[in-house]
Amino acid sequence: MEELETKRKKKSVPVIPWMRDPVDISLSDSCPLDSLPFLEPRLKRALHRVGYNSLFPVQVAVWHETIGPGCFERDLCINSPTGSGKTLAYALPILQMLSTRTIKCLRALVVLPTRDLAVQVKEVFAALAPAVGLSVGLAVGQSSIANEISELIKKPTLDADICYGTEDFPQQFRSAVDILVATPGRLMDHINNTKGFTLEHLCYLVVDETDRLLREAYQSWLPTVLKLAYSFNQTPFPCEDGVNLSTFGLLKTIRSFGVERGFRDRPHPRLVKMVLSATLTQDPSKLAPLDLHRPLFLTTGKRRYQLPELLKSFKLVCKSKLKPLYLLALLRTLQGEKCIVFTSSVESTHRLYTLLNFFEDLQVKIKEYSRQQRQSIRSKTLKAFRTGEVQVLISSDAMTRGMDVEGVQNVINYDMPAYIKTYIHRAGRTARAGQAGRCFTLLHKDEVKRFKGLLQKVDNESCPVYSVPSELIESFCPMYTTALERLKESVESKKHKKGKLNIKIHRFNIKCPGAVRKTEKESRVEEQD
Ligand SMILES: Nc1ncnc2c1ncn2[C@@H]1O[C@H](COP(=O)(O)OP(=O)(O)OP(=O)(O)O)[C@@H](O)[C@H]1O
Repeated sequence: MEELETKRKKKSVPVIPWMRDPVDISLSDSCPLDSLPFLEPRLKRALHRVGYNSLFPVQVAVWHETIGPGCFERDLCINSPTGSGKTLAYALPILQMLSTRTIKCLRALVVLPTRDLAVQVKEVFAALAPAVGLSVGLAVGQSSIANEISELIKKPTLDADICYGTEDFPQQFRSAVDILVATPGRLMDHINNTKGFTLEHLCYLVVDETDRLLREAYQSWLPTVLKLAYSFNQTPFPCEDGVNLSTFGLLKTIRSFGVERGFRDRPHPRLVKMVLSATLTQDPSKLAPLDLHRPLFLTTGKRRYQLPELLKSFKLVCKSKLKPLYLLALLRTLQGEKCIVFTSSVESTHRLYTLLNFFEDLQVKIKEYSRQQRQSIRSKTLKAFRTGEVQVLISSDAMTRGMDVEGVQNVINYDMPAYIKTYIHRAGRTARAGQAGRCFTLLHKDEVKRFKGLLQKVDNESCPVYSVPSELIESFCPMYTTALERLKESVESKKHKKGKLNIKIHRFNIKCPGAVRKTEKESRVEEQD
């Protein structure tokens, strides 16, 4: 592992010139809505209704570069800690810009890596958009494609007395939404197959969790979207025949067209891009496919990555085979506070969840949450966790990025994350929106040094040992043997059913070498920059 780390250090990536001189978000202060310049009054009222009375620093900084003097002249690359409010940072300027539109067509596209995240972001838009007469759609494959199409596209109403030719149809299909929140796969389904779905009028493209999205091609969604949006870039504004440009209101003010001075051969594109992450990549080759226009880098402070200000990190050092007991004792000391427990894989998640359920009198309700489950089950679990009916989620990294659940006070790394990015995104499920939170990591003594090295990357030198009372750990011991036996039986019976589960239960937590290799490899692919 250490060797790998050294190799990576040697292969350091050169800093992109435009990233050398960023706008420091931490220099912006929160701003009460009443003092925010140009804010459309209907949006202000809607923001107050959902309980937002001021904007967070990242939201103020982005507002300044979009609605303020920056005036969307440059594409924005935003690197801001987890829970700092990046969603509203891009949603609000888009809603403001589109608030004066009169013709409904798809003008803003937000792409996210997972369904759950897309659903969450859609809710943020949907809470504000109706106030300014805008509609938001979702393309994630949560419902059937037919249902999704009926939500996104208005079909032509045909007059029985008129005989239509096939060429009449495309003009008559209309977008039913102004803003679309999508995952790449389902977006490509609509691009390729949905009649009337067009990116012809697209003005805003948001790539959220950019580094995650750029890691995989997802059916080449990015080049496809750019090609389609650019092919209509020749005309200054999204014109429909016979529409007076003045109806586009504020849209007229954005992006002067033509070649800008100092940017030889670079016409000013209509499509504005905003890319965001708490761990934004600085690798030029990874950012290149976004084809950013005069990108402006907004970041928080001087460090490459930052943890939320009020996050406290702790470690618990124990023998691997005692980890379940330490976890149980830790959960007991946390007395029913909302917790997310992260493991390194979907298999470990299921195994740990099954094992914990064999302990009696846990005093907390625990559920499992992983990509291996059906969407409907995951949604149900998430709902129960949000309402507090479930207090502890045992989760794979499906929950790592972006998920926003109010009141999560603690994150527990049952398995140490392999990369700092994983630590940042897992820990970032707590200490959100300026709240306090704690992140506990269970470590074997051999992992302590490497873990210290990880935290140094975010300047987090202070990670004290968290002690759980030994009597508490011992109190779970008598049940442990029985629980392991029952886990063994449960796995055996599933193995029998599926004929392929190969897990060594008698040495719980010491996985077969193949499994370890696979998990580490997946994890590397997951978060390495
Ligand atoms: N102006 C505001 N006032 C009050 N709460 C806010 C404001 N903006 C955002 N929030 C709340 O802050 C929380 C975090 O916001 P959000 O999910 O956008 O963070 P994020 O920066 O995208 O985090 P991550 O990187 O983990 O995705 C949410 O619960 C949101 O409702």
